[in-house]
Amino acid sequence: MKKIGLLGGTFDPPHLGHLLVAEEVYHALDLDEVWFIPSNDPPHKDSTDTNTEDRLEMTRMAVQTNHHFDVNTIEIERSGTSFTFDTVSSLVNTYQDTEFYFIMGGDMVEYLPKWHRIEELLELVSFVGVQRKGFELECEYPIIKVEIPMFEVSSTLIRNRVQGGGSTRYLLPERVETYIKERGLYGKR
Ligand SMILES: Nc1ncnc2c1ncn2[C@@H]1O[C@H](COP(=O)(O)OP(=O)(O)OP(=O)(O)O)[C@@H](O)[C@H]1O
Ligand SMILES: O=C(O)c1ccc[n+]([C@@H]2O[C@H](COP(=O)([O-])O)[C@@H](O)[C@H]2O)c1
Repeated sequence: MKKIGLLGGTFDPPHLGHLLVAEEVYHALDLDEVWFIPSNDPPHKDSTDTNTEDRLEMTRMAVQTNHHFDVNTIEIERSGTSFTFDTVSSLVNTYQDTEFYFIMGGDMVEYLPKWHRIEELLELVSFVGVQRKGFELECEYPIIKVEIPMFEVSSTLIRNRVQGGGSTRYLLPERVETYIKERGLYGKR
């Protein structure tokens, strides 16, 4: 049986917090790989700042130097609203000798009871929660809790920094930082 971690996200942009979470859970649960899954249309956000191609390209750049990380484009290819139930159902059908672990930060754990077809989703995947400042890892559903060194960077912080001309050094993979500058994403710098 292979053990694959899934880190779904908007990745607008992907930052070092995402990479840290994936790496920590990879080691803690002895996973074979972690797949980053950029959402097409995130279920609980109004819209994304950046077009899908840029988010995908930045996510590819972010994971490039880690051989046990990969990007999976299933949600972008499916188009429409990116419900995790649809994604996991499809992956479970395609990869039959694999156990999937869906990784998420504390902000997502709180919201889990409201997820689309959550009861059925729980039958297909194990949920893994990591701490995030300001959020409890308490949930009515079984969650595997993994302790990680907390690093409270968010895509929102990055977007605000870029917009305001602040530093994003040591918050982003360097290639992603350069890409944002070159493409003029998230406002002026
Ligand atoms: N610094 C972090 N520590 C722990 N988990 C994180 C961190 N940043 C993101 N995550 C988790 O990674 C997943 C994808 O997050 P997402 O792409 O929405 O990034 P974000 O930084 O939360 O974005 P935004 O600020 O735009 O809401 C979510 O489960 C989220 O909780
Ligand atoms: O399926 C749902 O109902 C659902 C509701 C909220 C979030 N998710 C997923 O959780 C992951 C993290 O969400 P986000 O928006 O913080 O990037 C991402 O893969 C979303 O598709 C899924």
